[in-house]
Amino acid sequence: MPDPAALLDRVRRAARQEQFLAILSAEEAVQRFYAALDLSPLPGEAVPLAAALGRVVAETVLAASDAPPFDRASVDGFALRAADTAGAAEGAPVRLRLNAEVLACGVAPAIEVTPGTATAIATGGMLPRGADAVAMIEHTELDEGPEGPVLLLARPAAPGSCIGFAGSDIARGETLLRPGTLITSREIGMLAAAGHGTVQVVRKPRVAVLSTGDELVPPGTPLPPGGIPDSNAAMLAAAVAEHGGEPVPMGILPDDEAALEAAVRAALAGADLVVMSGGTSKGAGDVSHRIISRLGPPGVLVHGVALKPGKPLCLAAVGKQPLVVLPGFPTSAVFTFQEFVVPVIRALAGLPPREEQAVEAQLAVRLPSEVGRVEYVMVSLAEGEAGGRIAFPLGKGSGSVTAFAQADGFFAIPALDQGVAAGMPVSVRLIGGAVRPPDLVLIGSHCTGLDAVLEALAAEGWRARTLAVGSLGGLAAAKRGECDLAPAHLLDPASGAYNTPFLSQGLRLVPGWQRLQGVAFRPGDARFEGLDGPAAVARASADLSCLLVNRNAGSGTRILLDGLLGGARPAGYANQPKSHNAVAAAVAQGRADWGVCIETVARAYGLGFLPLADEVYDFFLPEARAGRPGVQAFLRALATEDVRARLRALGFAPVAGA
Ligand SMILES: Nc1nc2c(c(=O)[nH]1)N[C@H]1C(S)=C(S)[C@@H](COP(=O)(O)OP(=O)(O)OC[C@H]3O[C@@H](n4cnc5c(N)ncnc54)[C@H](O)[C@@H]3O)O[C@H]1N2
Ligand code: MOO
Repeated sequence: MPDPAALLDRVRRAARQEQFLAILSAEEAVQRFYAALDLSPLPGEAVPLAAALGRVVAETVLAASDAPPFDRASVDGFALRAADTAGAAEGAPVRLRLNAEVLACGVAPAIEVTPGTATAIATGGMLPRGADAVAMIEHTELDEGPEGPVLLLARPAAPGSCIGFAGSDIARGETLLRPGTLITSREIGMLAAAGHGTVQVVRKPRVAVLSTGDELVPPGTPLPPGGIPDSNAAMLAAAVAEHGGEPVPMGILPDDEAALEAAVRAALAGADLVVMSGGTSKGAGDVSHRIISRLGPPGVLVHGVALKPGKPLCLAAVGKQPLVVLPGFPTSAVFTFQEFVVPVIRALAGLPPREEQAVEAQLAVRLPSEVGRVEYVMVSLAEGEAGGRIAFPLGKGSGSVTAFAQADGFFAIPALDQGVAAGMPVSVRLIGGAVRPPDLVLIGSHCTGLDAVLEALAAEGWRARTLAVGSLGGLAAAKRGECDLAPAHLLDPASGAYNTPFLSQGLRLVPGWQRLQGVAFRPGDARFEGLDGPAAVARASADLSCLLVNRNAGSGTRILLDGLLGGARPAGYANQPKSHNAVAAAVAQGRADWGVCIETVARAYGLGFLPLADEVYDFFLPEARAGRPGVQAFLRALATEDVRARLRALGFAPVAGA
C-alpha cells in the first residue's frame, strides 16, 4: 500500500505533466506505428503434419509424389486389354483366359496381361503391365476352359475405363499450397497424399502479455477488497491465439517501476511483440513511458489516439520490435487490441488481413457523442419489421467486460459529430463474422423468471436475444415493431392496473407471471426489521444516513419506487443500476442500505425483504410478429407445465391462461 503522502505527490506530478503526446487520429497512429515495424511474416519452421493444423504455409509446397502413385483400378473387376473386348455382346461374349494372380491393394503385379488374357483386380489394385482397361465384376461371368478359368465379357471396355491414372489427382512437382494458406484438415489430407510428412510453416509470433495494476488478481482467486480479476490478460492471450500468435503469459505486475522494467525487458527478450494493459492514462502511465524510453530507440511512437474507447493507447517500438500499452479498461483494451495489434500479429504470422464485413442498420435510439474523438458504439442487431436491421447500442462504457463480447458489431460516430439521431442509417462492422439473426428478440424488462422460459426454448434449439432496456424502453421498441416481445411490468397509477392500460393499436398482451416487489435490506438492520414495505420506504427515505440504491429511469421498478416516494429524493437516489441483482448486490455489500427488487433476487443475496407490490410481468407482442415461429415457440414454452413449475420453484406465480 503506498503511503498517502507519496500517493498525493504522485497525483500532483501526474496533474502537472503533459499526459499524452499529441493526440493523433487512428489513421495517423496506425501509419506511424506500422512504419516503424517490419511486418513481413516470420521465418518458416518445419512441423509434422500432426502439428500443422491452424498454422500458415511459409513457402510454396510442391507435391513430393504423384497421387495416385501408380495406375490403379477404380472398381472391383478384371484388368484386360481393351482391344480384346471389341465386338463383345450379350449372346456373343468375349472369352479371356484368367491369369494366375489376384491384384489386391498393395500387391505388385507379376504377370503381364497379354492379348486374350485378364487378371482379377480389386478397387485400388495396381494395374498390371499390358492392361489398359478394367471391366466391372458385375459385367462378367466365369467359365471353366480346357486351360483353366475363363472370363466371359458381354460388353466392350473402352481404353482407360475404370482406371485412375498415376498423378491424375496430384502430379509430382505440381504446386500444392501457396504461402499464406491457413492449414486446415483439408490441406493436411493433400499434404499427406502428396508424400509430405512435415510442412514448412510460418513461425508463430510470440506475444508476451502483461497486466499492470496493484488491484489485479488471477481469475478464479478470491477477490480482496478493491480487487479486480485480471480479465484482460486471459482475453488477450486467447485473442493472440485466435489470430495465429502464441501467447506468452507474463502475469500481473504491480505498479512498481523496477519490477515492471525487469518484466518488460524479459518480455522483449522472449517474444516478438509485447502487449501490456493498464496504467496508460494516469500516474502509472508515466512509469511505462519512462521505462520504454530507457529500452532503446525509437521508443514511444504514439500516446493518445482520438478515439473512444481507447484514447490512452500507447504504441512503441524497440528497434523493430513492437511494444503496446493498451488502456486498462477491458472494452478499451480489447477494442484497441483488435484495431491496432491484430493486424501486426496477423502480418507476422503470415495470415492475410482479417476479413471485414459491414451491414447497414437503423439506429434504434438517439445517441449523443463527445466531439473530438471518433466514438465506436457497440451494438446488438435485431431484425426490424420491414426486414431491415435495427442497431441497439449496448449502452455499456469502456469499463465493461461484456460490451465487446456481447456486441454483434460496432459503428463509428465521426469526431466532429455531436451524436446520431434515432432512425439514422449506420454502417455496422461485424465482430466475429456474419450474424445469424436470432429466432426471437425480447426487449424490455429483465426478470430471472424469463431465464426459465428461455432455457426451455434453448433446449429446443431456439436462439433468443434479450436486451434489458427497462419496461418503457421495451414498450417503445414493441410499438416501433423492433422486437418480438417486450417484457414489462408497468403500473398505471390512475387505475392501479399493470400493463393493460399501456396497450395500443397493433399490440397484444401475453400474460406472464406475478412477482413480489419489495424493499431489500440487510437482515438485522433495525431501521427496517418489523416494518411493512410502505412504512419502510417512508422511514428510510426520511433518514439521511440511510442510503438508497435506486433503479434506472424507464424501469418498472423505478416507476413503482418513484410512485411510493411521491417526489422525495432520498440519499443515494442518483445511484441507478440496471438490474435487480445490482440492487441486491449493493445492499448486500453495504454500499447502500436499501433498494427495491423482486423477492427471489433479494433472497438469493440473503437479504431481508418487505413486500411492496404483487406486480404482473407480462409481454407486449406486436400483432405483426405474432405468427413468427420463434414467437409461437415462446408462447408454447410459456404454457408448458414444465416451465410453469420452474417459474413456481423460482418464486413466481404464472398467471392462469398464460
Ligand atoms: N484523469 C484522467 N483519467 C482517465 C483518463 C484521462 O485521460 N484522464 N482516461 C480515461 C480513459 S479514456 C481510459 S480508457 C482509462 C484507461 O486507464 P488506464 O489505461 O490508465 O488503466 P488503469 O487506470 O490501470 O485501469 C482502468 C480500469 O481498468 C481496470 N483494469 C486494468 N487492468 C485490467 C485487467 N488486466 N483486467 C481487468 N481490468 C483491468 C482497472 O482496474 C480500472 O478499473 O482511464 C480513464 N481515466
Ligand atoms: O478512451 Mo477510454 O478508452 O474512453 O474508455
